[in-house]
Amino acid sequence: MPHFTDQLAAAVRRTGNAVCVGLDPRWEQLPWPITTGRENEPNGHADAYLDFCCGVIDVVAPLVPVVKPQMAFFEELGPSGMTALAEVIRYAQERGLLVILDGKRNDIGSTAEAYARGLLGRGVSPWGADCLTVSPYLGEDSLTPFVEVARDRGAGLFVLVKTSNPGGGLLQDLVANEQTVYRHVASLVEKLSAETAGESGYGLAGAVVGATYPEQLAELRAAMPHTWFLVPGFGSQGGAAKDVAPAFDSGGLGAVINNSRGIIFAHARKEYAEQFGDQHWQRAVEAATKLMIEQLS
Ligand SMILES: O=C(O)c1cc(=O)[nH]c(=O)n1[C@@H]1O[C@H](COP(=O)(O)O)[C@@H](O)[C@H]1O
Repeated sequence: MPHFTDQLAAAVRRTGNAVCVGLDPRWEQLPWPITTGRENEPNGHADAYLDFCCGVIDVVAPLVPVVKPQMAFFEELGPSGMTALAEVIRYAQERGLLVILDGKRNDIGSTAEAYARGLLGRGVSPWGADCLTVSPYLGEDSLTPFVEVARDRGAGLFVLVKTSNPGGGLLQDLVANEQTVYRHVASLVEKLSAETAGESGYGLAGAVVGATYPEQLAELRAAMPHTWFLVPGFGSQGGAAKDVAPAFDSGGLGAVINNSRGIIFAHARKEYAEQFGDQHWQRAVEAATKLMIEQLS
């Protein structure tokens, strides 16, 4: 099985950038060409999410290495949303993109294994994701099933280490045994990654570290040499290119930077609203993606 992080490194080299486009559809923010006529249809919202996400994928597939569908928005719709999500994952992969499924799962080990088997592995699991976001707070025995399934199936995971939200520090910044909780989590994730490092030097247990905490990003980059970072919080949450620079290694690898609303709803941003608007929303997605690529380069 190909090593997931080696695939991710190859995709970043091929596209020449580390942009991850987040697929977080929200009904109220979709452009009217997607929603019109679907408001009261039985599966209208799910159909709209599917069309919209596939429309975003059509634009970004030639430009970026990876997309991250956010499960919450599809789960919110019930079974029709889940069917749409499965199709979005497949569509993205068919167009050459890697898919990080943002599900933030975990449980006791035996249950974690069921999550891992169901969600991870292109062509071998029902959901077929290349990668999954995972919570660390049930401990090492809850993470190892994900690592093992990922290793067997050419997949990967990203573990929440230092999240981008303002309230994350309430628990993550607590000090225990002279170290912050997020540094304890970082040590665990780095150990799992060092044990599973591929040719790129990076392992299968990645870390989520928010763009909104640039100092901690630099601290964690130094402390986690085998760990690839998923960095959310760019754009709408305030993170900028200078904030995420410390996430990368000296070769420009080691991180992907997620932007969801700032790209997929670019048609409503003041920079693009007048030029493109709802009618030409895909051109706004393209312009916002290219701008982010330029900002990171
Ligand atoms: O795991 C994540 O992706 C994640 C972790 C985190 O600490 N902060 C964070 O914003 N996210 C997700 O990243 C996306 C950010 O969306 P935007 O703020 O619209 O770019 C959402 O899907 C969040 O759920």
